[in-house]
Amino acid sequence: MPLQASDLIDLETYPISEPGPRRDAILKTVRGDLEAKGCAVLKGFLRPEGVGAAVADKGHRSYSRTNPYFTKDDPSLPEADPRRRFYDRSNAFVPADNFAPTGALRTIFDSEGFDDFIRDCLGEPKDRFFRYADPLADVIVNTATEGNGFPWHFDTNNFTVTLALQNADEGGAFEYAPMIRTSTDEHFEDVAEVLDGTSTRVISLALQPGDLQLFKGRYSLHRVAPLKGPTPRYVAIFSYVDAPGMVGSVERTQQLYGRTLPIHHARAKKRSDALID
Ligand SMILES: O=C(O)CCC(=O)C(=O)O
Ligand SMILES: [Fe+2]
Repeated sequence: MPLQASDLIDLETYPISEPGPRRDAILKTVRGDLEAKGCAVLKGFLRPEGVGAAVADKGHRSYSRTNPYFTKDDPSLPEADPRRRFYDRSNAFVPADNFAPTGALRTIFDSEGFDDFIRDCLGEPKDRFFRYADPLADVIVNTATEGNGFPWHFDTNNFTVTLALQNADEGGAFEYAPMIRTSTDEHFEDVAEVLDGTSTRVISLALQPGDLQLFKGRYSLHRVAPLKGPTPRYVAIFSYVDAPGMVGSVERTQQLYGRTLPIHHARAKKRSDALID
């Protein structure tokens, strides 16, 4: 018997594909949270069975150093510039081509009404909301082990939806500075304050397995805080963008997944804004 979305998602609490007052009430709360904090959480979106079925298998292990933009060092800039501040990572991604169409994660992602529900939550029109077209990154699992976690960064995709699957023994909170940059202004000084640990804008969230989170990762600087203990932290990530056909840059894809595909080279620099990455 193939996996059904209803085995995995708590559709009683979250009737994502059934129009009506209950779905409307969820949308209202999520939109209010996104407006106020750039982030919203649907607690217990997955059933415990769903969490079990979705836990990760293997990843590209990369313990490397990255800056918030996944770009190379530029020695012509001052040392304090956020583009020159590199941090160690202790996370690795299970790329999208590891997940079978009949597996738990694609069953959730492809479930009836899922994309429309997310789009409605974000209040985006149909012509500005698409699945990320990156064959390595439309759905991934972030696996983080003891160490520095996933340091401060911006996402390249416009909208990020995460599903918490397993927490570390200690640490690993999701921390973010809501809407710290805009599509036309990098706000480097505010970014530097977050990196220095002196910013008052940082919000910390402790998510539980099964929680679905929506946030605007292209504009909100965020990180997975350092973590401790032998238990890895697993989070599934679904990505959406505001233009069709978008994929990751060659540099970022190589850093995060350890390889690139011809599509990454063919579609380089196809973006609707001028942000660094
Ligand atoms: O694991 C998380 O909670 C978020 C990971 C993240 O920020 C990313 O993969 O870009
Ligand atoms: Fe991110």
